Amino acid sequence: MTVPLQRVDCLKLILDTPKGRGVFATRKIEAGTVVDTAPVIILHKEQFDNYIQHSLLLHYSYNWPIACETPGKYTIHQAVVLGLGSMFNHSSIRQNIGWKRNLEKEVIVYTALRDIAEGEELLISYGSHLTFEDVEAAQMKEGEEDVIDILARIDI
Ligand SMILES: C[S@@+](CC[C@H](N)C(=O)[O-])C[C@H]1O[C@@H](n2cnc3c(N)ncnc32)[C@H](O)[C@@H]1O
Repeated sequence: MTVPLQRVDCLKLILDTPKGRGVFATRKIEAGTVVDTAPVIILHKEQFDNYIQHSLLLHYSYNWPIACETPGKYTIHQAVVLGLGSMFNHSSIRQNIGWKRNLEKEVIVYTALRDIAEGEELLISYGSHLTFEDVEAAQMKEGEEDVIDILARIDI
């Protein structure tokens, strides 16, 4: 089995944003473009519970469903995302990148949800349970949260 590692060649990392490092476009990216394909390292639950969740890597891990013997049932593990996948910051109000797990190939594919302008930051949604204080929290208006949760669930 092979995995095409699609990634655009117009990204740069800025080190000193208010969110730490972040990924930015160096030219326009069209809606629907696959911007990156990131392999993951799936962690054993015991490793995660005993070590990883007490470390910095907690902030670089995603929920990762693993199929059980019962058809259609999954248990949730954690996976650390390699490469650029771990550099995308979160936005509840300006997300422009959707992400989808490929459970069989153990990668996450990141796709532009709309046209992204040159100089714009590439932002994903981490969902509604954040482990840090969102620097954009003050910009969120009351009542937006429901829409955000809906957006976060959209499969691309
Ligand atoms: C997956 S990392 C993203 C890359 C990170 N900025 C870095 O320099 O390694 C997740 C971390 O980025 C920061 N971060 C991401 N989105 C943020 C936001 N909206 N507000 C504040 N910090 C954010 C938090 O420190 C979070 O734990």
